[in-house]
Amino acid sequence: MRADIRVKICGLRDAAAVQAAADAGAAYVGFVFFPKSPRHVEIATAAALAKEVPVGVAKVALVVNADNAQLDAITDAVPLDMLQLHGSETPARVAEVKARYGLPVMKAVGIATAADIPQIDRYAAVVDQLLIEAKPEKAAVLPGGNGVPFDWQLISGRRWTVPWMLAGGLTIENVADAIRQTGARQVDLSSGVESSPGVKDAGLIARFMAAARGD
Ligand SMILES: O=C(O)c1ccccc1NCC(=O)[C@H](O)[C@H](O)COP(=O)(O)O
Repeated sequence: MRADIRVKICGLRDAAAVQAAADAGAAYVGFVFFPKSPRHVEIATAAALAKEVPVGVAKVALVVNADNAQLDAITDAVPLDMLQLHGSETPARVAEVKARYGLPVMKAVGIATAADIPQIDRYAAVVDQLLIEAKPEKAAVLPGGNGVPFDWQLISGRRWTVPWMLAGGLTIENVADAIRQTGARQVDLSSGVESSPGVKDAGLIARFMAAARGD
C-alpha cells in the first residue's frame, strides 16, 4: 500500500473532470494554458473551474514560456496554489516568476538520457518543486503531455533537496512499477486517464488512483 502517494491530474477542462479528480483523491489539479494543446483552457474557464475545486486540492496553472502579461492575466483571474513552468524557462526566469507572483513554482525538467540529469540539480536550487518528466522528441508538437515515459532507472535512487513529481506516460498499468523504480512520492499525468486527447475519463482516473496507491 502507498496510501500517502500524491497524484496530480493535469489538463482538466470541465467540471466533471475536476469532480472526478477530487472524488478520487487527487492532491493537485492542473489547468493547461497553451493554445496548441488539446487540453488548453481559456482563462475564464479555468477561473470558473477553480471554484469547483475542493479546499485541500491544490490548483496548478501550467504555462509554457509565458511572459509577464500572460501570467498577470492568469493570476489575476484564477485563484491558484502553484505555477508550473513547462517550457525552456531559465533558472533566472524561474526565480523572477517566483518573486513576482508570490506563488510556489514547479519547473518541469525533461529527461531522455543521463546527460539531462544535471539539469535537475540546476533547477532544484530555485524552485519549490520539480516535475521530472520525459523530454519530448524534437518533432513533438507539445512540450509535455505526450504520453511517453522515460527510462526510470536514470533517476533510480536519486534524491533532491526539494519535493518532486514523476511524470511522462504514466498509466494504470505502469504506475506501480514507476514508483517502485524511482521512489517517487508524487506522480503527475494527463493522457493516461483520457478517453481521447483532452477528454478525461472518470473511471480511468479512479482506477489510476487505486493503482498508484496500490489498493
Ligand atoms: O498536457 C499538455 O497538453 C501539455 C502541453 C504543454 C506543456 C505541458 C503539457 N502537459 C504537461 C503535464 O503536466 C503532463 O501531466 C505531463 O507532461 C505528463 O503527461 P502525460 O505523458 O500525458 O501523462
